Amino acid sequence: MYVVLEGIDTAGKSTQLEILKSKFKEAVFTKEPGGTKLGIKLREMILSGEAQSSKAEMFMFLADRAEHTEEIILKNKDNLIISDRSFISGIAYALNEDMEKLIELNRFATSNNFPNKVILLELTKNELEKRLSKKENDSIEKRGSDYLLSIQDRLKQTILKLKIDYIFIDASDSIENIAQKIEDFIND
Ligand SMILES: Nc1ncnc2c1ncn2[C@@H]1O[C@H](COP(=O)(O)OP(=O)(O)OP(=O)(O)O)[C@@H](O)[C@H]1O
Ligand SMILES: Cc1cn([C@H]2C[C@H](O)[C@@H](COP(=O)(O)O)O2)c(=O)[nH]c1=O
Repeated sequence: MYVVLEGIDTAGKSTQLEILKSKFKEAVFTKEPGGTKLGIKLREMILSGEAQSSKAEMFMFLADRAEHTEEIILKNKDNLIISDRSFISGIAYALNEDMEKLIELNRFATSNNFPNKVILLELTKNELEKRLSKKENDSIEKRGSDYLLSIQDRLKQTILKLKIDYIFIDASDSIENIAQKIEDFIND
């Protein structure tokens, strides 16, 4: 089963993934971008701002996703796979591109292998701004809370449009409560 954890910057994905690693010791843990040898190189190029063109950046994320699908997802179809991000982030963060076109590009990149379950950690504006204020903000985070919340809305739109089995969890709930809700959803 292929499960993905989604959420905007500071939503609590890494915190929950560390707990999940102790609860699901047999699972394959991975991420996008950067879940393969090629993906690590692509991630470094993307996050260091190598691409001047937003389309070029998008295709770099799609290349990471194609490699991730072939090398990790399809080779572990009989295992539980838990991924930090997925094509859903790809669609949500490409705010200026048409959603239908992005869905088709991602179907092509993944050979139509979309996740079985999606967990979205959802932040309020207040909680997001509190967390952003506590850290050094990267280039995306510097675009501010309204920009990140528009991405969060598009994450939700994408999940609902594609009718993937999902749960939206209040990211400001306690770490323990969130972890229990995630475990129950995966085991359901
Ligand atoms: N449930 C929670 N309640 C309060 N604070 C939390 C909770 N979960 C995580 N945090 C804190 O929020 C911050 C961001 O958490 P984390 O790094 O896990 O988020 P993330 O989604 O992986 O972020 P990014 O995508 O930016 O790497 C950390 O300081 C973490 O300790
Ligand atoms: C998969 C994917 C990610 N992004 C963005 C989202 C984040 O800002 C970074 C990845 O950082 P993280 O530390 O791994 O969360 O990349 C994107 O724009 N498009 C995508 O397809």
